[in-house]
Amino acid sequence: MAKGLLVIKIGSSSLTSKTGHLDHSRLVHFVEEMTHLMDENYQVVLVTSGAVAAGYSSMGYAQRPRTIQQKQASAAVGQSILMQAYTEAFRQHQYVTAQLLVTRADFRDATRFKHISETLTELLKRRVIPIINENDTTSVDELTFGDNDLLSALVSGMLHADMLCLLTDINGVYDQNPFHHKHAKKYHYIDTVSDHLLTEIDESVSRVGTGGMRSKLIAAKTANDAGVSAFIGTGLGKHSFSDVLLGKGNGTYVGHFSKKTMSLTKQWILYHSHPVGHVQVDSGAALALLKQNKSLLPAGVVSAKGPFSAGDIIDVYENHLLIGRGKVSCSDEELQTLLTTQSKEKLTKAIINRNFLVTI
Ligand SMILES: Nc1ncnc2c1ncn2[C@@H]1O[C@H](COP(=O)(O)OP(=O)(O)O)[C@@H](O)[C@H]1O
Ligand SMILES: N[C@@H](CCC(=O)OP(=O)(O)O)C(=O)O
Repeated sequence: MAKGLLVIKIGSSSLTSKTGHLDHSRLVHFVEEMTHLMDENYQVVLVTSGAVAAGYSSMGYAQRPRTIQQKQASAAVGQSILMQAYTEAFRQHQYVTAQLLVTRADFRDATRFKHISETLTELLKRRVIPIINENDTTSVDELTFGDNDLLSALVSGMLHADMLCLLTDINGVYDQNPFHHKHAKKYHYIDTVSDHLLTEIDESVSRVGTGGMRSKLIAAKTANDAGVSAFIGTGLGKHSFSDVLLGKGNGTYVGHFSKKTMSLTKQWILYHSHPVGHVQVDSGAALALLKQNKSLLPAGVVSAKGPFSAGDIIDVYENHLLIGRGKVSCSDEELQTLLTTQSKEKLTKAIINRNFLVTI
């Protein structure tokens, strides 16, 4: 039985040298740290950026490209360089690797989402190290993760991981960007990622990164919401990964591990589905959903906005405030009929069953 499952995300800034090339010694360090954990019977999933960073100089660009086409072409060159380097480094420790290139669209499709989860589970069972990156060449601007912070958080939730480690070029979260403000103060532990904290952290990024610290905090919050604790730091130094697990990591811990995990179905509904309509509910129904974990009955519905069909995902509002999202069991027309009659079904038929309802 494995001791625990860690999802480790390594950002471009951790893998590139000052000249913009892939820094092999860094990559080998991270691989060694991961193999220590594997030797100690932990399971590891790696989410790694670095394809664009590893590819752009081979394409002849003087600096990290800016247009989508240039980035996609650089990623196509860099991804194989990156993967080859990881595969070789892990092979030195007798570990086998697997490459998964995914897009946001893969997560939006419930069947593909399930296949990703099942593939990862099988790889972990065989002690293969899954190495995940966004499939940059097929991702489109409106439907992209952009950086891998959120992708790694969603993977950590999907696998009910024990911890998400977001590795970057800075040893934690500061109240201001420490590269621009020398008196910036570090947070060693953040219990909850509040909206206030998110507005405090600016969106500045490293030379090669994309999301900056704000995107890492949003990712940490997403992991926390799914019951996974998070750590943000550099992961540099011998035994740094073991130190992170011992609570001695040089970085910022965010949230704590919770045994209360969210089912895969609910994660898909909350993070990836595309709601097509909504219902407004009264305060009694809102209370039943939010506090008593009940299913939604027609009796609590004030109005419905379609069109939607049975099996679609819809949002639930109380007083115009979003309180939930779920899979509806009837069409908007059927619901309208239920609302205008006094049938028994009005009090008994769950229009969103609680197993397919996520409250927000
Ligand atoms: N409050 C902050 N604390 C720490 N780093 C910050 C903060 N605000 C912005 N940053 C920036 O976040 C960068 C790391 O994010 P990013 O560039 O996306 O790296 P990665 O490629 O590792 O994902 C740091 O280099 C730093 O410039
Ligand atoms: N998928 C891209 C990630 C882009 C990126 O910069 O991400 P990150 O370093 O996580 O901010 C790549 O491999 O280059």
